[in-house]
Amino acid sequence: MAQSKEQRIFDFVQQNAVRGDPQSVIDHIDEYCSKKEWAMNVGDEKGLILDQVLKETEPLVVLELGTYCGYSAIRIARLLKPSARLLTVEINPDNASIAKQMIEFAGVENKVQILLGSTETVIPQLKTEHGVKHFDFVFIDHFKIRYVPDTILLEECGLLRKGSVLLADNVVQPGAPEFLKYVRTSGRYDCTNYPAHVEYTDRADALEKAVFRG
Ligand SMILES: O=C(NC/C=C/[C@H]1OC[C@H](O)[C@@H]1O)c1cc([N+](=O)[O-])cc(O)c1O
Ligand SMILES: [Mg+2]
Repeated sequence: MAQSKEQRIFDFVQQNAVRGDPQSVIDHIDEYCSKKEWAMNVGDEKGLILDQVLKETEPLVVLELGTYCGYSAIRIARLLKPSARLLTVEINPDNASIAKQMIEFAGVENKVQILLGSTETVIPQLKTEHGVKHFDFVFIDHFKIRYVPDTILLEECGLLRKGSVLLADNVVQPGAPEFLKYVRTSGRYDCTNYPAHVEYTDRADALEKAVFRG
């Protein structure tokens, strides 16, 4: 069975990064994906914006939509307080398996729980199955057409509270125009745009922060 790109990324990390060092894992994923094979990690430029928004928010309960190989889960987990937790949702079992190994190699597994399934299935279960009251921070980086329906689902499931921070990747490229329209015109969010570039390229992209008004 031919190796997947995601497996090749993990192999590169395993052979070159420092086990238990999240920054080393992040740096080596960025090195591989900028020099060898492009992959859809949030990357170093947008990653620094994610870091900054996390530091400002100091969240205790975090949700990520779209784990992929675990790059942003490791970026987030490395900045969380000891008692803080990240739940990350991934629909693709092969990606979830790579992400689990990547997160364990980085040594942040005790702060991260990967939930396998579609967001529309998992989000309604978060209060009952995972004891979540509210999310302080949500990183949105999954299928772009799911950004709006899943934001509305989070509202309807009572998972957001006044001040909950949503941070969405790729609002320019591949683009999430309906999401931008929704958070900027619904009257329920205070929005900030952070211009950047598509990971490992010079193509324009941006992150959008949307703070729930409650
Ligand atoms: O589709 C993107 N992300 C959503 C991926 C969603 C699903 O595919 C893989 C992942 O396991 C998930 O199941 C994407 C695409 C680009 N891109 O430049 O094409 C850049 C990005 O940062 C992206 O997040
Ligand atoms: Mg993305």
